[in-house]
Amino acid sequence: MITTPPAIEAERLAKTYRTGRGRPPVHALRGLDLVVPAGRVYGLLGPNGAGKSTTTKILTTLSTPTSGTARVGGRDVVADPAGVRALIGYVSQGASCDPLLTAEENLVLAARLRGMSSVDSRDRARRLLAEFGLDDAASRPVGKLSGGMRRRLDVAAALTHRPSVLFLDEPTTGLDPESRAAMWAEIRRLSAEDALTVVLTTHYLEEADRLADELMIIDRGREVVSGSAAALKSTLNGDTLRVELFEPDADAVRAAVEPLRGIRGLVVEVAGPTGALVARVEDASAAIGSVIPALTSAGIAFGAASVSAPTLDDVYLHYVGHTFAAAPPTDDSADPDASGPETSEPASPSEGAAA
Ligand SMILES: Nc1ncnc2c1ncn2[C@@H]1O[C@H](COP(=O)(O)OP(=O)(O)OP(=O)(O)O)[C@@H](O)[C@H]1O
Repeated sequence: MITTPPAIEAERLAKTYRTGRGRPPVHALRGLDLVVPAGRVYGLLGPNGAGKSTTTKILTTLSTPTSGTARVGGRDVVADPAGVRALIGYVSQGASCDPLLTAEENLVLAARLRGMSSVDSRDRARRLLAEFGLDDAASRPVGKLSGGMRRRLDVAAALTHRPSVLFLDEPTTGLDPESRAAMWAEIRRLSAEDALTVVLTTHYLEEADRLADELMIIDRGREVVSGSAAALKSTLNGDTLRVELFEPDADAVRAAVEPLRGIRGLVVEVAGPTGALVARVEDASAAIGSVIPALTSAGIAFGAASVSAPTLDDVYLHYVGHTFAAAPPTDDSADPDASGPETSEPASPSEGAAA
């Protein structure tokens, strides 16, 4: 049986940024293992500061790891960066196209920079404009295009040399819902029709849920859990019971959830003061009949109460221990690893610049 090798493999990837004299180093990655199957959409999901962009920068050769190894298409990112760059396209968080050039000129420029002849570059640019529904934008300056069109053009520009792996760093941040849906459709098409491997970083749970064949939740530079969204949800037993609390008082809520702990199969995962009480429960309809009276008799004011199948939000809460929205900021001083070895590479402003 012939097995396709993974598009990306990384072992114990670590990155420490030095931040200047007297300031503690930032441990952005703390030993990440990663296997991305070829031809799939892989989501790196985590709150701000989790280490998603750092991972992407290492895999795209824009930054070097402090320790650990990574290969893209079998090529080592440190030993063979040129070989890796030939295989990949990268769309960074910031816009990469020149706002003064037209859409077509930008694509021709991207193709020329990849070493294509002028005739081939023009041909490739026209094909990509058609493929991405950007024909009407061909002769318009990029600065005059909508945010959604500019983002699609950024993706098209990363594909001029027909890479086999495409990195998208938060591709829909700042887009309106319609443009976001169009971008999702584009990513799905690229993965299905062109058998492209797509590595997508996002802090939108819904985006990862809808797009990623597999995903990894990262928090503070470490893997929390990985797998398909469906598999991750199935690891949570039962349904989610959620009660929205009005002006929750932490002590009162703590007192109110105490009796809930006796309800069969119910596990309280979070209880105020973030505004909600969330519990996992086997028999939701039976449990809600006990939870509501318990809260009422404890004098807890609440709004909607709902029971639903597990979502990625619930997966995140279950494994990370807090809701995605309530992710605390990275605090290296609080981490025992914070005094670990520093990288010899100083943090430089050029890190993260688009290729
Ligand atoms: N060049 C740098 N110098 C110093 N610290 C950095 C540098 N780049 C990133 N960091 C820090 O490393 C940690 C991880 O950052 P990273 O950008 O990888 O996270 P992220 O998950 O991509 O977050 P975001 O969604 O905000 O982009 C953060 O604490 C960040 O402040």
